[in-house]
Amino acid sequence: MLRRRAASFGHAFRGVTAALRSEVHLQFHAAATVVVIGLGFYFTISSTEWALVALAVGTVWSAELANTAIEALTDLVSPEYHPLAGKAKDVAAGAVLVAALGAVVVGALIFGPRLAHMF
Ligand SMILES: Nc1ncnc2c1ncn2[C@@H]1O[C@H](COP(=O)(O)OP(=O)(O)OP(=O)(O)O)[C@@H](O)[C@H]1O
Repeated sequence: MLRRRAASFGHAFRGVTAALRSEVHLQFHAAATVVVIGLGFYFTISSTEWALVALAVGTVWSAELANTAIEALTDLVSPEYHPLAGKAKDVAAGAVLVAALGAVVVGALIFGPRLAHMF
């Protein structure tokens, strides 16, 4: 049971690293995550703010990983043009956009006033 759980965790971790290697958008999210964590420590944000940042970052990563999976499946099932394939990819990309917009709002509310105060 425990070994099966560990194997599942390994597969999931392999999925994240494979997507990180191939997806430029995910590499951008990784860089943004490092910057946001750095800003969090620099401004010593509160536990609640850390929770919101973690939620926003996790949501964007999850959406981007799901988008990558849907893109791969779509290319496998429908390598040729099909309106439904286009719809699947567009909707999956929309999920990333919505998550990213939410993260921008969280980032602006938490770091905006602090950054503005510096200048
Ligand atoms: N098989 C297809 N049939 C119809 N439309 C498609 C198909 N493949 C891609 N598209 C359209 O082209 C758009 C871009 O698809 P693509 O596979 O290049 O993803 P992408 O947006 O470049 O993602 P990424 O940059 O993360 O690889 C899709 O959102 C969709 O509108």
